Amino acid sequence: MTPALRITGLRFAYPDGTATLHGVDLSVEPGERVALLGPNGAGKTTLVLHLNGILSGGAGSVEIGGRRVDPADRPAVSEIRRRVGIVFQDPDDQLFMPTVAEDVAFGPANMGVRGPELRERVNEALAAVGMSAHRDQVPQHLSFGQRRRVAVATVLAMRPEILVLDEPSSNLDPASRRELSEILRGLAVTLLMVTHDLPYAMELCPRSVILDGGRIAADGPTVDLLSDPELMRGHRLELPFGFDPVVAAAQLGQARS
Ligand SMILES: Nc1ncnc2c1ncn2[C@@H]1O[C@H](COP(=O)(O)OP(=O)(O)OP(=O)(O)O)[C@@H](O)[C@H]1O
Repeated sequence: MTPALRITGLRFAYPDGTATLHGVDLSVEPGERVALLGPNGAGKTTLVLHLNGILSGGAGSVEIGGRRVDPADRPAVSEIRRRVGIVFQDPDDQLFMPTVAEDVAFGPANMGVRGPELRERVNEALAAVGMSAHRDQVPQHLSFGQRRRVAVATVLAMRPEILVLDEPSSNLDPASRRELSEILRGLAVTLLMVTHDLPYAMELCPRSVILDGGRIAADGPTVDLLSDPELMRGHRLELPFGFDPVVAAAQLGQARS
C-alpha cells in the first residue's frame, strides 16, 4: 500500500542558518494515528510545515499519497494542500471571516466548491465538531475551546486525507479536551498530532515518534515509548504524576509490542 505520508532524508535550515532537521525518515500508513513528541525546539513544527510545502528548500523529500511535495509544481502544491489539513496551535491564526459558517466555507470555496456541495461540507464539518448551533456567530466571540473546534472544522471542510494537529489539547478545560479527543477518534483520516500532552498522545495515537535535535530518536507503540523511563528522561519527556502508561494502554485496549 502507498503510505499516506513518506518523508525521506529530510534536512532543513532556516534562512538565518539555524539547522533544524538533520535527516528525518518517517512513513505513515493510511488511517494511522501518530503522535509526534519531543522537547521544545526539537523541530516538530518545522517538520509539520514541510507536509504541505509551507516550508521547503532543504534536502530530502516529502511525499503525500505517493505525490512529491514540490513547491515549484503549483498544481501539485494546491492538490497537496487539499489533501493535508493543518490545524495550528492558535485557532486565531485560522479564523478571520465574519461568521463561523463563512470561515468553514472559506477553504472549500477557494477550491472552487459552490452551491449545495459547499453548504453540505459546511454543515457536515460543523456537525463533526459539535458547533452547528454556532454557525452564525462571530468566531472571535466564541470561547477558546469553541474556536479550536471551529479551526478543526475549517480544515475538515476541505475533506483532507491527512489531518495534522499542532498541540490540539493546549489551553482546553478537561471536558473540552475529552470532547475533542472523541471527535478526533471518530474521524476517518490519517492523523499526525504534535503534542507535549503525553496522556493525550496515549489516548489518541497507538504509535508515537520522538523527534529530538532534528532527528527521530524513537518510533514505536506509544505505550512502549512512554513506559521506558530512560528514553523519556533522555528526551525531556515527563508523564504527569500518577499516570501509568501500561494501565492506560490496557484500559484503552492498546497492544504493547
Ligand atoms: N523562523 C525561524 N527562523 C530561525 N529559526 C527558527 C525559526 N522557527 C524555528 N526556528 C528554530 O528551529 C528549531 C526548531 O523549532 P520548532 O518550532 O520546529 O521546534 P518544536 O519542536 O516545534 O518546539 P516546541 O515544542 O517549542 O513548539 C528551534 O531551534 C527554533 O529556534
